[in-house]
Amino acid sequence: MKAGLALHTDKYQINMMYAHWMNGSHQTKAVFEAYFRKLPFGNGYAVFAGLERIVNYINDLRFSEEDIAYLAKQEEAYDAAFLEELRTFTFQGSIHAMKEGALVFANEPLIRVEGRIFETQLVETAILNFMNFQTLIATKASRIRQVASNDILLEFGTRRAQEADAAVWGARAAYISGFHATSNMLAGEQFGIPTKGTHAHSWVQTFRNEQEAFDIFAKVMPDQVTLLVDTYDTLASGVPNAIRTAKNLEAQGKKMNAIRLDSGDLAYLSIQARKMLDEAGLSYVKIVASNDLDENTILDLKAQGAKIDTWGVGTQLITAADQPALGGVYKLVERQVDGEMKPTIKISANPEKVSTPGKKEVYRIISKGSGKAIADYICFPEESMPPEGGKLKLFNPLHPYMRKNVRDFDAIKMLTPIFVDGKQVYDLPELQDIREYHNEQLGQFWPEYLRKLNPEIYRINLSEQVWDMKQRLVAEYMEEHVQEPGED
Ligand SMILES: Nc1ncnc2c1ncn2[C@@H]1O[C@H](COP(=O)(O)OP(=O)(O)OP(=O)(O)O)[C@@H](O)[C@H]1O
Ligand SMILES: O=P(O)(O)OC[C@H]1O[C@H](OP(=O)(O)OP(=O)(O)O)[C@H](O)[C@@H]1O
Ligand SMILES: O=C(O)c1cccnc1
Repeated sequence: MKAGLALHTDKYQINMMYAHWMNGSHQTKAVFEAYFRKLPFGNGYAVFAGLERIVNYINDLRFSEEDIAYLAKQEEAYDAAFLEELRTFTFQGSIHAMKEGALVFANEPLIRVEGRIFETQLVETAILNFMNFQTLIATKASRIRQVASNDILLEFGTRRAQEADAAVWGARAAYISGFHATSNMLAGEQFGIPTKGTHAHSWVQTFRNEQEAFDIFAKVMPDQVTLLVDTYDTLASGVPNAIRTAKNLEAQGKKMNAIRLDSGDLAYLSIQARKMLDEAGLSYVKIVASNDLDENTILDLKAQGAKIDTWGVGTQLITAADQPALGGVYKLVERQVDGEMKPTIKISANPEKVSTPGKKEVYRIISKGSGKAIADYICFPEESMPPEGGKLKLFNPLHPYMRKNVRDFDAIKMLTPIFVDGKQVYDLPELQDIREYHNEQLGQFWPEYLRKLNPEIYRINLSEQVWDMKQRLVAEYMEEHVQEPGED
């Protein structure tokens, strides 16, 4: 696959760029916001990820000669002068975004893109592609992290991932949310994620017997060795053979790391294996489990008293098997009319799909008393925050009885400038710092918002000005488009 991602976009973006260019409207300024409408997995929050890939993409956004030649062959017969314009194209707009690792919620802007319609339209597809996938996997990983408490989590998904990029960026997303290591060496090399590996059944099968296979492997990497004990019979041969290997290592002053269970009843087998290891004086030997695990099986195994220290999680995590897509969207919220920026709305018969007009900021409202988040507050950039008098009115227009006045709060601006007029102004943090930030974020929320089953719904409130604007634009649209009975 070629390296440049300029054509990693839907054809309709190129066609809209072309039509704008032909129409002379391509320099018109526009503001788009990316958000999702529904949290995945029934979770109470999502973990924002994808920004690093977006930053790389924007910085490298150029149409190569190959791209131009390919465009020239399209049935649309793009004008040569348009292709010439693309030849010198670079992104000159501005981007604000949540930081990776942030806890984010439905219907709040996660990324804001401002610039010429020409460029803001082009980048929609790739931005959503990166944000939707990585945020989904980081959120799934966070759910797994929640149930695994202090156990070690290994990401094993590459072989089942939807191709290479998903494996590598998925491993990174899992690491952001608290996984400890990945089996994917490229992710390790590219991002500095710790890597871990045991061995496959094939290792055991290539030797005359299991004992020989264990001893040879342990000889080569004594301190890291984790032996897979289920190739033949876990309790009758695998664990006893692993114990013999561990004892041989002890005689040489070395310590085996762990055994791995990969089939059967993981609760029963881990309890029995723990007993056998302890009775042999090998209480330091840990137990790793794998086999189609996810947050539900891990929680259930823990409830059954499974003696598992480390969980290897692949397919269910990397494919987000229970919800394989996050439905993030990218909507136009302002456009330039006669030199002035005007809010714009997308109307839908489904009220949840009516967009919220105008360029907006997101503030996280943190109680000074408890240090915990109370709500996210969405307002226009020109609205003063904190409001004059220090009192913030939180209201939910769909449920007017849900009003709340807050004082003594900190308002944290959640959208950070990433690009200003085409220049990157944000230093991408180290992955370790992103993990740390994610942990701090979790610490800012009461447990009821974080629980995996039926979490409390965290408040996302619009300012009165934003709500009034939305109402006004809906009313204007209705006035113009909805006919009264008897009207022509
Ligand atoms: N005690 C348990 N409670 C709940 N789920 C379990 C328990 N033990 C294992 N599981 C899970 O049940 C599923 C078992 O799947 P499956 O029947 O394919 O595995 P298996 O019997 O080990 O066979 P295979 O050898 O093909 O892996 C896996 O998702 C595994 O994680
Ligand atoms: O189950 P996952 O969460 O995806 O974790 C990765 C799985 O990949 C390996 O299995 P392999 O591909 O050899 O197939 P197997 O399930 O038949 O062992 C490993 O033994 C795990 O079972
Ligand atoms: O190292 C392992 O045990 C491993 C790696 C990838 C997939 N399954 C297991």
